[in-house]
Amino acid sequence: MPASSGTEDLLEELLNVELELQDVQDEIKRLLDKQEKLYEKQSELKAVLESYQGSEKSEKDNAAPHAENWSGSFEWDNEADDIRFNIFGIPTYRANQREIINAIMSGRDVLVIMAAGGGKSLCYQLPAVLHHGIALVISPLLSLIQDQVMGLTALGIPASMLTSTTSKENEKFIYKALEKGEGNLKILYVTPEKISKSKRFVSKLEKCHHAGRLSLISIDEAHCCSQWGHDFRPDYKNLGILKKQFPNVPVIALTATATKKVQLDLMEMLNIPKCIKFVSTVNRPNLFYMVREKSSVGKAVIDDIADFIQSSYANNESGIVYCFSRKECEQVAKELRERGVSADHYHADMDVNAREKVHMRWSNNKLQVIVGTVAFGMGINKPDVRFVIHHSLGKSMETYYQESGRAGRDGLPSECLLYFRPADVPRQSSMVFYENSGLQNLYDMVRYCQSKRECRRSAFFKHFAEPPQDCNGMCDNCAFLCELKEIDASDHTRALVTLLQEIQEMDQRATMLQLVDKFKVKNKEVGFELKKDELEQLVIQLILHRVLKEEFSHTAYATNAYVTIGPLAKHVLHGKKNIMLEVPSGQKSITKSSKRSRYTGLEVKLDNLRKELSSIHGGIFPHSILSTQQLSILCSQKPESTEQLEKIIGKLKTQKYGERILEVIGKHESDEEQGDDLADEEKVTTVNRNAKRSRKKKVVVIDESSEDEKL
Ligand SMILES: Nc1ncnc2c1ncn2[C@@H]1O[C@H](COP(=O)(O)OP(=O)(O)OP(=O)(O)O)[C@@H](O)[C@H]1O
Repeated sequence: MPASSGTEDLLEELLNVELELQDVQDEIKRLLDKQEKLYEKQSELKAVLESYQGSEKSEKDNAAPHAENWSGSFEWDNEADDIRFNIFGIPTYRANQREIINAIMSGRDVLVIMAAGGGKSLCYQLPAVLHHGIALVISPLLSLIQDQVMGLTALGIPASMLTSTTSKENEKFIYKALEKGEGNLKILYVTPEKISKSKRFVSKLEKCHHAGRLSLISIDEAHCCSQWGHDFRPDYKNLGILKKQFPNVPVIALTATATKKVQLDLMEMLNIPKCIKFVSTVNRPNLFYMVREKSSVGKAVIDDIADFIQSSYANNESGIVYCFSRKECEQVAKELRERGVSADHYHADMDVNAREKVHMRWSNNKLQVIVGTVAFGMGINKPDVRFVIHHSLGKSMETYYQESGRAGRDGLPSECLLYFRPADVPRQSSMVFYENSGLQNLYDMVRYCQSKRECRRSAFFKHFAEPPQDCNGMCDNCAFLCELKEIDASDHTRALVTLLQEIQEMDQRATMLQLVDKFKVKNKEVGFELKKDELEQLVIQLILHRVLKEEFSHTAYATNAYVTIGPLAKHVLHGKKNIMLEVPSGQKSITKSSKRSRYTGLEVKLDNLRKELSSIHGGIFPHSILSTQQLSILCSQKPESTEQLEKIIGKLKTQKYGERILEVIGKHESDEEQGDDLADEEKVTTVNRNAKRSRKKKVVVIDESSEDEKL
């Protein structure tokens, strides 16, 4: 056998062994992931078992049966209903609220995971009023505390806060109430720092407890306890001492989001292993999620954002625009103002007073849009935020869920729009690579952005390990009919990897943008040329598939992200793995996103509803695209019959929406050609199965009894 063919055979065998090794490593990773999940499940089951055993023991100890059926009857039912209705003005409980209140009133520790706007506050405020004594509430932000105390005082509930802004006189009143039970105080708010730093306060609390007057301890935004959470606050770590010092006082920990890992972590940190968990769905059915391709031209992005706001929210409806950096915040706010949008910036570098002023103007509807960094976060209590726009991608699915979730806390339809461009990925990755699972979390977010088929909502369900629910056409991938074509980019990938090898052999490195730039020549040699944005998309896809990987290097001023060869590059080089790139098909100028700028998500939803209704009701539905407000009414009252439909339209017309309907009908008639355009596009083969599925759905029954209220 000639030497060269012997070498080739050996190389071939070596490659096969390496491929097999890679497969084994993948399998090990898969098994390790599975092992981690099983460990989580194991400790969760142990905790539940212990809690059952604990409650069985206390049942025996108390010689009275202890109900685990939290929706059953309890001795405080009537009084609780009275407080709910007559003090809080709330007609009925929402999901889990009553059960949580009953568990707390039964003296159990409770962990509540309930989406933003779900009604967590009532779960501890109502038992606080119902119980004898004072409830202690730990909340992370001054502004949040101020809002809550103001709200409770307005309801006539004696509430106070002990913070750096509390006057001496007020402090005296609070200490007397704790120590001697004097005065009238039901709910006391403090920041976590008070527990960890003020011995005086803790000693007063001990006296209060000793006298049997500490009714419950509520820990709001409890995810701040966990380093795995997205808002870790060191002072939250010390809150575990509360359960140690006051073991018989029920603790209620509340948060809007917590993965299984975070839940276990915070149960441990707070010393509440036997707590009863109430986990509500993460689904926010009123939020429309969408992602738009972000132009590389900064001004074009601002034009698009301004157009989105001015065309859909012309009546000064509130919104937030999140930006990556402080500088970007200021720039975007300025450029939006130049385009006639009432906007101002908010970031951590501003003086506290200036920040507070911007927040107040926005809260009072004197300012339409806050352009903020993530510093504009917890403590935003505004219920009627109609849109949250991300100027660039967030660092994880969890932070995106939280930030976008600030829209629509009042339950009315609202929009969450994210602008994505691959070049934003290295900016984020160089910030998060040192965090626990930082890169993994970011890449999950990138997958969400890049996906052109998968329901956006289902990505959240997967992330939070929740069974899937119907999106109801409330995301771009479910609502839009999308034309896509798949390009075989295997040759481009091989050429890219070879180029990177050459760069590395010369002891050099390349950032993503440098790599794409250097690839220009090779790009021409490979069968057909990929466009610059397609190449950027390809590089990101290859990083997600581990054909390439990111590496980081620090300079005195910054951390740079470079692209290098990843563990699976060999598979591609040796033709064992094909790389397919999904791009919008058809003419580049008439892409899906250009349609999107004419039809906002909600309008598309209504348009779908209109089409559905016209086929059912012989086209009597007005041929119009309505305002967000009208849409919200229609979407919440989806009519089932022609009579119901006419009734709703009649009501809309007799109210202030009537004029706007006529105005929009006029506008739409002049847009008729554009509508035809869309119809043509829909005739082309589509790949969006979800959209088809959502169209098949029938309209649901109208709740006639509450129609007036909704209108
Ligand atoms: N059962 C109910 N019926 C009607 N409205 C309710 C009910 N419970 C709470 N609400 C109202 O819902 C709104 C949101 O409640 P709350 O502020 O407690 O939400 P949250 O879960 O704390 O949200 P976030 O995490 O965003 O702070 C409030 O205006 C509250 O009065």
